[in-house]
Amino acid sequence: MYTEPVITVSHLSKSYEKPVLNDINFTITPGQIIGYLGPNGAGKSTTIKVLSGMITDFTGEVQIMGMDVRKDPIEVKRRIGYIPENALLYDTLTPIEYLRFIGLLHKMESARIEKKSLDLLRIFDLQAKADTRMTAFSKGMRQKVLLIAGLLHNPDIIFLDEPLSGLDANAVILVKEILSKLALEGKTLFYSSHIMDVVEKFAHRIMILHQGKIIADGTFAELQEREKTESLEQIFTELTGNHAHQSQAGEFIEALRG
Ligand SMILES: Nc1ncnc2c1ncn2[C@@H]1O[C@H](COP(=O)(O)OP(=O)(O)OP(=O)(O)O)[C@@H](O)[C@H]1O
Repeated sequence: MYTEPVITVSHLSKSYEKPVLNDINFTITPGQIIGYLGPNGAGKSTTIKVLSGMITDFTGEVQIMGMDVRKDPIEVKRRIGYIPENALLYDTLTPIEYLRFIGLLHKMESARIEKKSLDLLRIFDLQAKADTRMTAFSKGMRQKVLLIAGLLHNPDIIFLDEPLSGLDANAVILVKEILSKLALEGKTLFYSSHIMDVVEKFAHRIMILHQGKIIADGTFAELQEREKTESLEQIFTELTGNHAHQSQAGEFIEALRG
């Protein structure tokens, strides 16, 4: 099993019109589930896109399994899986056609793609829809296809951007179980989400991104101890500085009446 850090980020900065990530540094060892949190617009998706080689115009260094994401983009993409929220699915394809396409991109052998795809679709209760165009698929059905597509080539590092979005309660339990088992096998999961209670229970290490910086990094117990607070929701609110929910809700209702 790979024992060196699987992700090394040094002095990562990225700006669009304004700075989004500002001198981010961290290393991640194999088998960890990282919960990556931050307010809307904090730069979580941007971080994941940099780490997975989709954005290359950043400053600083990012290494994935010892490889520079900018110098070895193909090999990096072979070792990682990316499960986005609401990705652009090729709607006019069927799940099996889409998964064939993804498998071929990863240079997997056709018979293996076929078997694996059908097995995984069956586990997600989508076998009967394997040959149905995805145009009329629900959000949850699409999310299941995206999950399978991101995992099909059995990557070592899995980036997940709000992966439970749209899934029903049974599918959520199943996916969490699958992800925990993958981590036990030594896979690394970098998991961005707004669902605090899932991250609280699920992540080995929690990082909070705010105003371009990592402002907290530790186990849930360590963050609880540091902030003298019980729930991750409270810790998040405390650290990201929004204490005005009650008055904001009141203002919102007033504005609606207006
Ligand atoms: N392609 C782009 N061009 C210009 N600005 C962008 C682009 N992509 C993201 N941004 C800006 O960068 C900032 C970070 O966006 P990002 O999507 O990474 O945030 P996030 O933490 O994932 O947010 P959310 O929780 O809402 O999904 C935002 O201010 C966003 O408007």
